[in-house]
Amino acid sequence: MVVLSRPVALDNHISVIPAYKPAPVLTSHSIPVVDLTHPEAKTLIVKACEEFGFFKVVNHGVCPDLMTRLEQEAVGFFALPQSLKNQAGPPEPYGYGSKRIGPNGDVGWIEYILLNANPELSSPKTSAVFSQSPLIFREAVEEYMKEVKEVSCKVLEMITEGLGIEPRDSLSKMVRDEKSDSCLRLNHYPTAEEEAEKMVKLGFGEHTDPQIISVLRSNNAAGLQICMKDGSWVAVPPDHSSFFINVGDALQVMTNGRFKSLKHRVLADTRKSRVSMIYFGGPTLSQKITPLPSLVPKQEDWLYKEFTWSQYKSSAYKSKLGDYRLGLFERQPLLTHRSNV
Ligand SMILES: C=C1C[C@]23C[C@@]1(O)CC[C@H]2[C@@]12CC[C@H](O)[C@@](C)(C(=O)O1)[C@H]2[C@@H]3C(=O)O
Ligand SMILES: O=C(O)CCC(=O)C(=O)O
Ligand SMILES: [Fe+2]
Repeated sequence: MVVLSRPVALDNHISVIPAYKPAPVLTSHSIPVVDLTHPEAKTLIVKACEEFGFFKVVNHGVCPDLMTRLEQEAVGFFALPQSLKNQAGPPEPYGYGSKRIGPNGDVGWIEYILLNANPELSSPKTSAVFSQSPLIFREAVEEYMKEVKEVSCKVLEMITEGLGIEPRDSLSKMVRDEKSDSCLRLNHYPTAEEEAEKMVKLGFGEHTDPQIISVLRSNNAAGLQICMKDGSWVAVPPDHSSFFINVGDALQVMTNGRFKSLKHRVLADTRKSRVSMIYFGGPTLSQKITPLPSLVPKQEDWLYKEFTWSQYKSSAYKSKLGDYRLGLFERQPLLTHRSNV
């Protein structure tokens, strides 16, 4: 049964956010777990990307204190009075947002901050995010992005090595580029203030991530779910010391569909607040997104038309969260000519 309710803690707008029955919980061994220091890590990552498009990473080398520091700063921001938080919004697309996700009518039981990784592309709204604790919060964001970008690049290099692609930085160089269009998202799924609101609600609707790779870290509150090939949803047990990696749409294209960007969503249990931080590693705006020529040398085998990241991004921002965005860029492989012999 779907219970309809309205959020009271997020802002003053009235909207309907559906409540859900929890999905079956996956046992932790069902999700691939990769120890980044394991000699076979690259093979395990390729297998996980082919089978799931999602895996958990341990022994990643990022200092737990840094993760906790950023989480605390984010919690501090979200605890500010609504009027102060609103000074950093609405998101266009960067800045503070509450309940509305993207520009096309998607809503969820969520408030968030979206930041561009490139300080040159920061808007005045970004400064408003940091206005209450300028040095500490900004420093935590910058240090965290630097570290997590390294994790993304390490994973991307393991992918190219595992796939036998030369050079090994074919993918990581796109994220390492100083003009790379990467971003960091800090999400807060608050607790409900009223007893009647204490239920499971849609926090972040189903979607795939558009970029190359996403690196997600959350506190120990559950909520993230992934969609299996048979369409069933399974809950991912939270683990505040690990990262969860998602294949993005751009990586699906660059591997010509060998890796799939995985649909995921967040069902927020409003009895415990969830805080997550996700780094989205993207290419530069002018980067051409095509299957990697060393993986798929013949253009006639390409399943996607060539497009730039900028084209993909603008088309994504015209779509709803749950839309299949790659559909516009698919191409039919040429049928081989059959002679009448
Ligand atoms: C509805 C939207 C929000 C989003 C941009 C979009 O038009 C479709 C994709 C959404 C998403 C999902 C992953 C990331 O959270 C995000 C920042 C992104 O790059 O694509 C969001 C966008 C957003 O919230 O602005
Ligand atoms: O908050 C989460 O745990 C995941 C959110 C998400 O999928 C996103 O921001 O793209
Ligand atoms: Fe996502």
